[in-house]
Amino acid sequence: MVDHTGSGPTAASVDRALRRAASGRALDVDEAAALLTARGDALDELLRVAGEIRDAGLREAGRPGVVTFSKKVFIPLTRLCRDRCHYCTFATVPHRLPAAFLDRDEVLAIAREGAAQGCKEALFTLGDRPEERWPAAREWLEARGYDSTLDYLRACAVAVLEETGLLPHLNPGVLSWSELQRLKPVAPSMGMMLETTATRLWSTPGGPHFGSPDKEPAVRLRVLDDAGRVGVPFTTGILIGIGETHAERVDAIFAIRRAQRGYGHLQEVIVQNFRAKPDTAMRGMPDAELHDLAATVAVARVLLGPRARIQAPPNLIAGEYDLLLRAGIDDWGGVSPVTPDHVNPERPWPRLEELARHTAKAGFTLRERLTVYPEYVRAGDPWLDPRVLPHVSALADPETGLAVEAARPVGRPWQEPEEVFGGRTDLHATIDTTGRTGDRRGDFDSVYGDWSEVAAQADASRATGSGVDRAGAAAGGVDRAAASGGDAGRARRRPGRRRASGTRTCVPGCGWPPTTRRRCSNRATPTPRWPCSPPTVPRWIGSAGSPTTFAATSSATTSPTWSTATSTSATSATSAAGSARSRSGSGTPTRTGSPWTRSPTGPRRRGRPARRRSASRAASTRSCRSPGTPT
Ligand SMILES: O=c1nc2n(C[C@H](O)[C@H](O)[C@H](O)CO)c3cc(O)ccc3cc-2c(=O)[nH]1
Ligand SMILES: C[C@H]1O[C@@H](n2cnc3c(N)ncnc32)[C@H](O)[C@@H]1O
Ligand code: MET
Ligand code: SF4
Repeated sequence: MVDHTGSGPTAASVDRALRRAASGRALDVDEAAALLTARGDALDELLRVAGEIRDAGLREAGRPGVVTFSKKVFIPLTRLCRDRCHYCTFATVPHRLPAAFLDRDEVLAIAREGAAQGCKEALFTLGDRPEERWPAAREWLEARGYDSTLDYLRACAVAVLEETGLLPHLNPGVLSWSELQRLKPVAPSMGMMLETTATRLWSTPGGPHFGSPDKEPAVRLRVLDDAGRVGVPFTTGILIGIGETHAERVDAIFAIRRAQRGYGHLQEVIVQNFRAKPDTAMRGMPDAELHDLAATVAVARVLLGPRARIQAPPNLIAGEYDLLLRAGIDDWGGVSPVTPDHVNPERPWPRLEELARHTAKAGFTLRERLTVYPEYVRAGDPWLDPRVLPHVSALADPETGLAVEAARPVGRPWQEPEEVFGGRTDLHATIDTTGRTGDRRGDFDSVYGDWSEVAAQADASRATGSGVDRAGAAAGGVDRAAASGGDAGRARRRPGRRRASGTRTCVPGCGWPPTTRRRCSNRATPTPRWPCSPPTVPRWIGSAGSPTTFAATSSATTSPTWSTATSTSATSATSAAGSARSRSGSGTPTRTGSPWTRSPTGPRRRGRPARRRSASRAASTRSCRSPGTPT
């Protein structure tokens, strides 16, 4: 185990972990935590290894040596929040604000100014569900006919698309499955920082997340999974230096890797360093140290592999561009020539010329990307809803998926789906005739995620005999079982899982999978509109979401050539996960459930009425779901 006595890992254990990382071996929690302490020559070596993995990934992605950023405006839709994160100065109280929310015209004015200056992203960052704490927020929304902050956010995103053509990136905190569904058509990407998986930092009085219901790690981990199931290109990340141990930090990276392997939707991982602010409870805590940040970026790179896109915000790094580039980032995130970083307003963005210069000095080319990463742009369906696709296509280079830098966004119509009572009327043809020409969909092997990951999880939970233990599995301790993919909760939502557990049925009793393509027949179901099919588990096929396992070539023991094409030797797999996989033979569970050709999201739901109901956080547990969904 990681030493918590204060003495820390020994130099020998750091060297050993470094050698394993350099030769492409799997790292466990202890080894990764040891690497976080690397300094001096050991840190240099860690950065070298991480840098090589990043470089291999960029080569494979077809953009060798390219580091990206997104030209954006920051729209702080509301600074009221029901949470109380003790490092945050973004959240404030109503009497310090001119109004509870920016109104639509203010939002559009910011977006228009951005469009005029060549920005292509509108980053909506806001407090979580302020109406649940602040009467001022409730009244503001009520007076304008909105049910919730998220309803208003959706309306503003539509306005930005229609009036300016900027692409919304939504960062409103915790979202339920149905809220993700409802927001997907209005934004090509969304995000939520995982922050940490250390539950004690949330449950202990005085902890940075004490009093913040939306910062419970189990809740945030569920959001990561739900975003995957809905097929949202999603940004997440960790906030370092808020009191977590090294082992806890590594645990969070493993949790991110688990979600990514399952769904392939994590388009980028931000490693953000805590900055102490006056007037916060954490003002006395030291800022996260930059070598600690660099070591964390490098460890994230080693664990997440070459296909991960890793970002460090360039305004929080005190000019250490070279250090962070050496550590293995490939993205600088959103940078704005127009608006401040409202989360860290005392830290101005570097000018773009300066960012390009520093990036070039380190040997890289700076290129603009869109808020949604190139791999998802190029894939289109099922990641991008057809209603937002024209806005994305107008700004994207179809070859690279990156931004066309010279393109200037212009507003274009955004179409609400028509109310079609009675649901789809073409099912007799599209499903009963056409859809049943094969026993399963053509991309079955990849589209629902990484089956070997499912097998590992099924094995792990069979071995422990565990039921759905959301808190245990999701928040995870720092034990190897958690790090190796023991997220039983998610496994139970996967189609293959039904075979493993055998006994579970659809929550409202509609008998999934036999009714896979029909509506839930159970009238008592609160949300009977959804087909009783397993929730979408779209997956980046063969690229962003493929298993991030890779191997060193035998000819290069000290300087391996990283290959993203293999899935055998597993630097990014823990040894426990590896053994779980091998226990399951082929690694792919047998699956014989009904074939389904449709999913409830995006393109496949065209024509279906959008759900108007404002969903509560628990909504995802109420819909008609696949068996064993944790409630
Ligand atoms: O300017 C910022 N952008 C933040 N971004 C946006 C980010 O820098 C990029 O704009 C997005 O990754 C899209 O390109 C976030 C996005 C998320 O989804 C989750 C958290 C953050 C946090 C910040 C932040 O603190 N400051
Ligand atoms: C938008 C994101 O900004 C980060 N965030 C919030 N406050 C701070 C701070 N003091 N220092 C660094 N990052 C912070 C959190 O990770 C949040 O999710
Ligand atoms: N409140 C949200 C969260 O913490 C959005 C960013 S913080 C300003 O996730
Ligand atoms: S970090 Fe986000 S959730 Fe926490 S208080 Fe600030 S705005 Fe609210």
